[in-house]
Amino acid sequence: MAEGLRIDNLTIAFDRGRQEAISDLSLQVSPGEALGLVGESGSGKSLASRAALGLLPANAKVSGRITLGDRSLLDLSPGQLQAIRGSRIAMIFQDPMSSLNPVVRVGDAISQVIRSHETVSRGEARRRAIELMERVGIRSPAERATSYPHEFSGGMRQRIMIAMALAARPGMLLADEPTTALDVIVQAGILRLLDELRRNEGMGLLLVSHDLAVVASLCDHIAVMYAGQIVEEGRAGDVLFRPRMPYTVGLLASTQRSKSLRRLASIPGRPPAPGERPNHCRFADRCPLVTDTCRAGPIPMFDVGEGQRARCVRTDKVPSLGTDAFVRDPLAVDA
Ligand SMILES: Nc1ncnc2c1ncn2[C@@H]1O[C@H](COP(=O)(O)OP(=O)(O)OP(=O)(O)O)[C@@H](O)[C@H]1O
Repeated sequence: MAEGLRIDNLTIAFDRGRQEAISDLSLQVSPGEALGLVGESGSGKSLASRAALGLLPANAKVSGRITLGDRSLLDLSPGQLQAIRGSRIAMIFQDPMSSLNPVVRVGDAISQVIRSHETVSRGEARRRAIELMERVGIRSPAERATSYPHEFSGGMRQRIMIAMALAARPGMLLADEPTTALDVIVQAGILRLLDELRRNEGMGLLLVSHDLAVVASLCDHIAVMYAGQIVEEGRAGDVLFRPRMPYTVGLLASTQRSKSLRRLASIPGRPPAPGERPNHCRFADRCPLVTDTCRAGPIPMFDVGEGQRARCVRTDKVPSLGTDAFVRDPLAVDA
């Protein structure tokens, strides 16, 4: 039975609270819904999704609330968290080796996940493990099930990890760049599988990615993160085709090829690191629409209609802001 995931006012800081990596983040993923969490490297996407699994670095100072159904995840003991991981909530990590045991044959690893959550015979668990390996695109899965992780390529290991994450039929799946290491054909197969599980079995999906094309293909809602905050959210079509926060426009521009320049656009400058973030709009120094108001104090999220919200005081000016405003040669990086 799938349960919704809800994060309310999550703040995560390091260095005794001096370095705030995530500030006051709230989001929600209902059963059967796919939310894409996008943003540049370091914006806090991975940290937010790992927090939802109770996997926080020991030196992190955390406040806020994370609930799965009616359970408050930040209040669960390690044993209670372990009991819900896999079946209620599971995660596909960026680095496959981090969750594969090098001395366990991959078929056994997948079977163990199944048997730790369901009472099924060894034979039945094995049959399902092989079926899952096939579904994630591993050829001759019955033979490959007896191999060890190091006998697979990086892309194959990623697929095995995806099979493991899906083995206990999780109600909520957190996927952190799940297909980045895969070629486009395999990637398409995995994305179709995730989409099928969500539509047919009501699995909720939080997809963390910097790849807007992947997010666009799978998600009905998108939240854009910048420097530890959500800066825009709404239905995927609205955020992608009618962005109302200049940063989202820049992010979209950076994924398009400029025909005349034949190179990628990039947003000039760098996002401020934790500990260097201003008390006003965090995008102000890179924004083509910046005014004094943007630097006057913290900027809240503004409703811009139809459930779309943007952390910007100039949302009315954004529609006139073409993606050309951000077209730059990435090799001529601004200091
Ligand atoms: N254990 C830690 N100690 C100190 N800072 C940390 C720790 N873990 C994460 N951070 C900081 O938290 C911020 C967010 O990191 P996070 O990995 O969530 O970013 P991200 O958006 O997922 O980036 P990427 O796409 O590269 O994974 C970074 O600035 C990082 O330096």
